[in-house]
Amino acid sequence: MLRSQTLSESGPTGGSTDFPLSETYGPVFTIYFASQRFVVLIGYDAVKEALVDHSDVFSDRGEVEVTRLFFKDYGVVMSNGERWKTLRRFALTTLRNFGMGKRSIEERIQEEARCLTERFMKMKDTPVDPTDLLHLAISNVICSIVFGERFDYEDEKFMSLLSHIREFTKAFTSFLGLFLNIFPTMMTHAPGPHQKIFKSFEKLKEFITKEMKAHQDTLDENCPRDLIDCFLMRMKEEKKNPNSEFHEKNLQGTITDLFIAGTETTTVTLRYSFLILMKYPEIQDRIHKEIDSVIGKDRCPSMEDRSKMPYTEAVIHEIQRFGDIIPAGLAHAASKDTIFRGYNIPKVFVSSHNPLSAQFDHVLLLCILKGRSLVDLRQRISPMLVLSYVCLHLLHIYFQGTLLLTMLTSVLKDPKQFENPDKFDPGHFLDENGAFKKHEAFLPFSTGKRACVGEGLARMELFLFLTTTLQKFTLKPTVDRKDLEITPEPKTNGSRPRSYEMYTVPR
Ligand code: HEM
Repeated sequence: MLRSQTLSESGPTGGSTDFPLSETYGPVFTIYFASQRFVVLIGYDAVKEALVDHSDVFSDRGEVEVTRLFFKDYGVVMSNGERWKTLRRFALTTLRNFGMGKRSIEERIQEEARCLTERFMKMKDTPVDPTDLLHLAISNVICSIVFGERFDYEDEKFMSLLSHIREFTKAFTSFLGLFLNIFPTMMTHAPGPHQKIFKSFEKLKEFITKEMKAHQDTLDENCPRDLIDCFLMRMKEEKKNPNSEFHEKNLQGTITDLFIAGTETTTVTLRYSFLILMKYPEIQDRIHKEIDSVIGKDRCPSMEDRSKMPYTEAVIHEIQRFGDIIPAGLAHAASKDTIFRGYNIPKVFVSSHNPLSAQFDHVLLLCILKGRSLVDLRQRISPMLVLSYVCLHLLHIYFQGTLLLTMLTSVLKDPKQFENPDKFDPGHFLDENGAFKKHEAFLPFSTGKRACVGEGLARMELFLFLTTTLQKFTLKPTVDRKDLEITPEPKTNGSRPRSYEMYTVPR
């Protein structure tokens, strides 16, 4: 049943957007993967049509098993409906520059950028892979916003928090994660190395609960220090409302979201930035000149400087376009049954405890517990068992509903939108007079009602970390720059820079 649907669905899209995938499949097509049906959107036109023109229908989040396992539907990223609206509004307000307390978010980033450059200064004669340091600095910005304090780069509490997060992030990025996604129930109970992911998630929750208790004891409502304080105040305000979304589970969910969504993304973008600036020293040189003329050598860079630095702004945009770090975006789902460009997209089957998923897992678990390897099983099990197994799998897909994949890579590299989509060219964001030029297809943060909550924060971080570093240093590669490869690391789904070392040479 589902197979014939796939075949008949390969046609109705019509036209081609010339992006490599769409030459073969058209701008909209269907795939099945990990027990899920996906409708894939290719190119700026299709993605914009779904996320902006039909934002009322396609702003729901598409869940996959692994997210359901950990987050249930708490927090911002994975929730829908009223919960999502309330928590998203809270996160957006709090992450605004003066969203909380005495210290602006800009000041918190400036402080961290200073600490990072001090560390670079200490390492000036040694080649350094900046990955870990950038990860510490960017995580510290989130710590400052959420917990009200930054940590020393060697602090044990900080290290253990980051190791829990790193371990837990594996669930989304590794092979183990893929298995968790396909066999959630079975993997939850089966022993093995993946159990570390569950332990780390529990530890992360404990860490947040402890911080929450400590904040409760010292809360001053006249001067909230951080995001936890702001959340606790809302909990107090809504104490009498039994349907309030301001409760401990949503606080845990929201904090976890901010660490997971806001750390790796910005770190990877900065890693790309350093690599690209070493590859093109003439571009680095032009940024140095702009910094010298607008900011000078002594004053700390601030957000006010950004509008006076069109070249730097264009380079940062081009780094994000070229870096293309979330190529498939995050899955969306329809909030009601819909037909989009001829495709039937039913409202997603929403249940945090899908009985079919459990049943599917249990069949497998039973087979494995009987002591037979899977290869063995294929030869021994009866055709009836195979048939019921396949039916269960198809039903499983059917009941999971359909997810929408907005391929951001096909927007950022859309040849109809960008002159040289595969080339690094800051000219994509400059007009003929050298002024900064906005581009409607610049969507690394996605678009519509579900677009990235941290866009403002991330753009502030990219500008301040880059300008503070380049104000003080010239970045030099440890190898001949001709040998620097700026295409992505092949094994990482096209979204991560290759590893490198660099010298930070004081200017
Ligand atoms: C360069 C850095 C970043 C990039 C490229 C990026 C990109 C994205 C993308 C593509 C989405 C999915 C939007 C959609 O569903 O269509 C997203 C969602 C989200 N991002 Fe970011 N992000 C970045 C940094 C951050 C930061 C710093 C934070 C916060 C600390 C953050 C928090 C979130 C949240 C909470 C969501 C979920 C929004 C929702 O479901 O309503 N992101 N981001």
